[in-house]
Amino acid sequence: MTDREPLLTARHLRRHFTLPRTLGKRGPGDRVHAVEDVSFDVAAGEILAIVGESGCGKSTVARMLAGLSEPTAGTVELDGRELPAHRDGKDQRLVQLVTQNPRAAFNRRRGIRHALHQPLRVHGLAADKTERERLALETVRRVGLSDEHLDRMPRDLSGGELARMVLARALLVGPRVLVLDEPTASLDASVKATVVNLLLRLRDELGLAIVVITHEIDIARRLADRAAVMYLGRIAEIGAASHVLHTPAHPYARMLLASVPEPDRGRTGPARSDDAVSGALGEVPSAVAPPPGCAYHPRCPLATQECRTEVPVPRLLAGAEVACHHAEEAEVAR
Ligand SMILES: Nc1ncnc2c1ncn2[C@@H]1O[C@H](COP(=O)(O)OP(=O)(O)OP(=O)(O)O)[C@@H](O)[C@H]1O
Repeated sequence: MTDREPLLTARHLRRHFTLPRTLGKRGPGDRVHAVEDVSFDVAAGEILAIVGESGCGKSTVARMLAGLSEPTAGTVELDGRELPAHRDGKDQRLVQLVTQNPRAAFNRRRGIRHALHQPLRVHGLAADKTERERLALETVRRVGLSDEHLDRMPRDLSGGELARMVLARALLVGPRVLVLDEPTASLDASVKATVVNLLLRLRDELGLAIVVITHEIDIARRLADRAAVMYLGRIAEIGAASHVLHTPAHPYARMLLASVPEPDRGRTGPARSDDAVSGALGEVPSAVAPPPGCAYHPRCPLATQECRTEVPVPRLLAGAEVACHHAEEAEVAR
C-alpha cells in the first residue's frame, strides 16, 4: 500500500449548517456541526467505505466531494488540483454522486433512453444522436443490462435494474471518482450481491476511485479496500478495511462493529436498519452542541479527563489512523 497515489483528497473538510431563526432569537446552539475537520484520500482503483450511525455526517461529506454542498472550510482535490466548490463543465463530471433512491433519480414521465442521452447532450459529449445512442448502449452493457432496457420507462425496471441504470448514467459522463450514498440500502440480499460484484468490476475495469457511504457494515466489508468510521462529524478511525472493519482500535468503532447482528456478519443475511444499530449503541449527542474534547467521551468506557477537554489528534497505530487518546489501551484490551 506504500505506493498508493491519492486521486481524490479531502483536506480538513468542515460543514456547519445554520439553523433558521426560531422565535426571532438565536441561541448559542444555532449551528449544526455536521462535519468537523475530515481528511482522507482515495486512490484510483480503490474503494473507500465510510460507515457510521445516522447523522454522523456521511452524506454531507459525499455532497461536498461531489461539489453539491459548499464546505464551511477545507478543500477537495483531484490529482493534486483543488476543485472549485461550485463546479461546472468538466469539473462537474469528474466526481459523480449517486444517491440512495434510484427510483427517485429518474423522471418517471421520460423513458430511460432520454435519461441516458440527456447528460451526453448537456455536457456536449457526443457529436450527434447516433453517437449518443452508441455511448448509451456501451454503458448499459457495461453495467450488465441490455439494449432493450433503453426502451423502457423507469417504472418498468426492477429495483436492481434501476440501481444499475443510475450507475450507467453516472458513468456516461466519464467520471474518475464515483461517490455512492447507500448504494444497496433499498435492495434485497441477492440484488445487493449483484451490485457489490458490479462495483468491484467497475473499480478494476475502469480504475475508478469509489467512495461508498453506507451503514451496512457487511456491504462495506465486501466492497472496501479502505474504510473510515465516522462519529459526530469526525473520523474516529481510518485505514485498511481488513483492519478497520474487523479489528478496529477506536472504542467507538469497536462498539459499532460489535452491534452488528449475527445475520449481518454472514454473507447473505439482511442488513440491519440504521435505527436498530443506533438503538443498540445508545443515544448519540446532538450535532448542534457536540461534547467538548473527544465527542465520544460521554459514551466511552475508557474516557478520562483528557478526553473531556482535548480533541484527539489521529495517530497511526497498527495499520490505521485512530483518533483516540487511549487507542493503545483499547488495543491491549482486545
Ligand atoms: N441542510 C441541513 N440543514 C441543517 N442540518 C443538516 C442539513 N443537512 C444535514 N444536517 C445535519 O447534519 C448532520 C449530519 O447529517 P448527514 O445527513 O450528513 O448524516 P448521515 O451520516 O449521512 O446520516 P443519514 O445516514 O441519516 O443520512 C445531522 O445532524 C443532520 O441533521
